[in-house]
This record gives sequence, structure tokens and C-alpha cells, in this order.
Amino acid sequence: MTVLNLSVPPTILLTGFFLFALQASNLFWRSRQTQRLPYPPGPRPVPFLGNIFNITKNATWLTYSRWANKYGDVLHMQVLSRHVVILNSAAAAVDLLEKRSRLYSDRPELTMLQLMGWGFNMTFMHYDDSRWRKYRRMLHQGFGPHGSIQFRPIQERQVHRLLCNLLASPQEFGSHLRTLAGSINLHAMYGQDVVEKNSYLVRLASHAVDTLSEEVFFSAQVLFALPWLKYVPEWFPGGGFKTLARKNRKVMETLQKDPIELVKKDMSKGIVNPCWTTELLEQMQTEPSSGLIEDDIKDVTATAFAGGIDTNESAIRTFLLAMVLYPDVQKRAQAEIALVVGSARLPNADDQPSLPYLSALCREVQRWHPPVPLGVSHAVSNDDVYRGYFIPKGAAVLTNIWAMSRDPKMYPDPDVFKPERFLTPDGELIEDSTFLSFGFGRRICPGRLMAESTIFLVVSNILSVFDIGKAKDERGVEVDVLEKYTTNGLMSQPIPFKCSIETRSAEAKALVLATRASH
Ligand code: HEM
Repeated sequence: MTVLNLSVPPTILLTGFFLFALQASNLFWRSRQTQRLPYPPGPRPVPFLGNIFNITKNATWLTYSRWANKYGDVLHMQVLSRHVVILNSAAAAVDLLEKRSRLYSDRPELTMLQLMGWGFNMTFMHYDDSRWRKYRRMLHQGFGPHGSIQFRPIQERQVHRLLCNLLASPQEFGSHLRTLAGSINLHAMYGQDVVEKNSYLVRLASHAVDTLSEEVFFSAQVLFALPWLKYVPEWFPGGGFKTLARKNRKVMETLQKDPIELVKKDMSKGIVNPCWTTELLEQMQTEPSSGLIEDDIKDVTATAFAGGIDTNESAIRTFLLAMVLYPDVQKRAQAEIALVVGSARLPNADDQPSLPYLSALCREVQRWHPPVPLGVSHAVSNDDVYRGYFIPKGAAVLTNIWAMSRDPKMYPDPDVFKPERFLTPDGELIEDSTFLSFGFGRRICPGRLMAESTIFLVVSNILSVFDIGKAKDERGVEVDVLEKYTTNGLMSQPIPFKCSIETRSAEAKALVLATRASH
């Protein structure tokens, strides 16, 4: 039996063994010492179950902000063997998710989302999943600095259509905003107009994301903490989350399959719709070396389609709410448009560099009420130590973007909507590119450039032709509006409110009507 190669001199073997033992004991002691470091502070756990009773259903980001005031900006919770670290300051998020991005770019195992059929979506994929790298590259090509410019004509056309819809039925602004967000995405991804036959796709995408904002968010936290619950049968008491997941899987299958089929059908008839899917399908055929397959295209286009609807809609609703509550900000923005663009045409994307107050206003919209207040959870792929605290491998790392955006040290008077906080004393937009609302590091939102230009176009176009104000009731009395937001999930947006949207002048009305020919 040859266990050892006896031709190696015993002294070398002994030395090797000694060095190995030393190294192993070193590692062992280092790891023991590291593990003896305390976890970051947080609410007191109960024996065995840890912080299970601290899992909350509502306004989680507000709860975490309160804890941050008590325990500090880096918090820790533990449920059985699962650890959760919550970052409540931009400084901590930058230190870990950006400066140590190699360690902090994974996602936790989100069993609930897998059960719901979101497994194709790169947002929830592990960092070492080869599909994530491929999809991220594709999204960078499609929506990076060069790619996102090609969508400008689509964005402008759909924003003009929004102006016409607001002119025709201003009281239905809520549904017009959803149509806008959906139609930009449907056009950009699949070259399709939102018409009767395919409006269900926008509804399905919104529904799928809305679902994430209800029971699922809570169930996802519970399943992260207690992963074995996934084996509970659907009929068993408490297994209701599985029914929800099964129904959602069907929605997700349709979302992946139907839109690409529409594009392929058009292509087979010789109709070429300029859009991202067409571009990718052509690339798949003409560049076999790209390694693209149809499943990749399905996955990545459906991801981008669903990712950009509710987020944009939330930001634009926040903008309208802010205009009702802060009329002086509205007047100052309109004065800037009048000075730079005039009243003979509508603003376009090329005007943005000359409109610093408007650009600051768009940033303030996302700071004041970030659409995804807790971001998307990262995970740490190895043990780490930060500020003397131990962060164990596999911990979920939550980014409390809400708390960061309301940090009075970074943003004095954080509750006030104040665009000038992003301007220098000379009225120039400040250089700072910290855009907390899009997340951090290697997982930062790849759709941010497109989202930013959509929001700028909507804000500048609406303010150039409409005045936003309080709605009046049947007795002519102004209806008060409250700054109230949904607080039950991944996304947050203003609860429905009323406002008046009136054209600013006959000239403004004529400008809106003149856009009809182009859409
Ligand atoms: C106002 C609009 C938007 C907001 C506020 C927003 C916000 C976010 C946030 C907070 C994240 C998580 C980042 C992190 O993990 O640290 C994210 C990721 C992501 N977003 Fe957006 N987003 C917006 C629009 C869009 C659009 C238009 C698209 C599609 C074109 C998109 C596609 C994605 C994707 C695919 C990811 C996952 C990236 C990854 O895991 O590598 N988003 N977004």
C-alpha cells in the first residue's frame, strides 16, 4: 500500500508537515479569534430563536432607521443560523459594498423568489453564477452610456404621448403614468406599442413586481431565516405562500415567453422593429462567437422589462406629489425652463446640461423618497471584519437607502424637498455622483442612465406646459394632500392622491397638441 512517496527524504516530509500544522493552527486560531469578535450591535435576540420576533411586515426601513438611532449605523440580527447585517449610512455602504465589492456582491439565497419563478432574473442570482456575468455584460451594452442614448427617441415620443393623455384626462394621471413607464419599456425591449392586444404584458409585469411588495416580502424574510419551510406542502397550515408562488410562476413564464414571440413573429413577416430584442436576436445569428442563446435573450429582456416599470412610476408620482406640496420649487423650475428653453418648443434630453435646477430637482425626487427604500439585499461571500465587528460568511447585507437619504449630516433638513441641496452656491449641479437610490458596487442598477433620462424628460416636459396644484372638491375647496407612502414591501410609492394638472397657456396647449403627429 503506497500511502507516502518514500523517495522524499523524511526531514522534508517532517518540515512540510510541521509547516502545514503551523499554518492550519494559525488559520484555526485566526478564525477562532475572528469569530470571538462581537457581531455588530442590534436588537437583543431571544435564546435559540434569535431575532425571529423582530422580522417585520411593514415599514421595515423605518424600523431599521429607529434601531440605527439606538445602536449605530451598522446593525446585526440573527435568526437561528442566519445572519442579517443592515447598513444605515452611505459611508458604511461605500466601505463594504464598493471598497470591498469582491466580498460583498453576492445575493442571499432567496428561496421564496425562486419558488415564485424569478430564478431567471439576474437581480436575484448569485455572484458566481456565470449567467449573472453574461447578463450584466448584455445590460451594460444595452443600457450603458452608449446604449441608453439609442432609446431617447422612444422616451421622447412616449413622454409626448403622456402630455396628450394628461391634457385629455388629467384626473386619471395615475393610470397615465403607469402607461408611460410600461410603454417606454415595451417599446425599448420589444419594439411594441401598448395597444389592446399587448397591454396585458405591462399589467403582468406590474402585477409581478407589485406581488413582491405584499405578502412575499414578508414570506421571503421568513424563508431566508427558516429555509426548510420550503418543504411544507401547499395544503398544510402556513403553506399558503406556496399557492402564491405557484400562481406567480405562471405569470413569470408568460412574461418570459410572450414578448419575444411577438418580436419573432414580426421578424418572420419581414417587419423589423428596432428594439433591444431584435438587436440581440440578430447578434445571436450573425455572431455565433458571442455565445448568445435564445434563453439568455428571454431572461435578460424580461428582467429589464419588469425592472423599469414600477421604479420609474414611483419616482414620477413622487415628483407630482412634491410639486403639489412645494409650489415654490415648481415656480423656480418653470422659470429655469422659460429662460433656457423658452416657450416655443418642448425640452429635450440635450437641454439637460443647461438646466441645473431641473437636474437637481430630479435628484431630490429620488433622495426624498427612494423607490426601493431597502435596495436589493447583498450577501457577503466570506467572513469579514468591519470596525472591529465580525460579519460572517453568507450574511445578508441590507442597504437602508431610506436611512442614508435622510441622514441629516449629508442632507440637512432631510424631510424637506429642497433641490438646491444638489447645487453649488453658483447654481451649478454639484459633482457628487452619489446616487443612493440605485444601489451600490458591482450590483448597482444597470438601468440607471435610462431611468434618469426618463425622469428628466417627464419632469421637464410636464413643468414646461402644465401647472400642478391642489385639486378642488365639488364646493371649490382645495383638497389637502399628505406625504404618505406605501410601506409594505420592496417598493414604496405615494398612496393615491388627487391633484390638478392645468395647461399653463394657450401656447403650451398648442405645443402639446402639435406632438400628436409624432406618436
Ligand atoms: C427609478 C428607477 C430605478 C430605481 C430607483 C432602481 C433601483 C435599483 C436598485 C436599488 C437596485 C439594487 C442595487 C444593489 O443591489 O445594490 C437595482 C438593481 C437592478 N435594476 Fe434598477 N432601478 C431603476 C430602474 C431600472 C431600470 C429602468 C432597469 C432596466 C433597464 C433596471 C434594472 C435593474 C436590474 C437588472 C438590477 C439588478 C442588477 C444586479 O443584480 O446585478 N432598473 N435597481
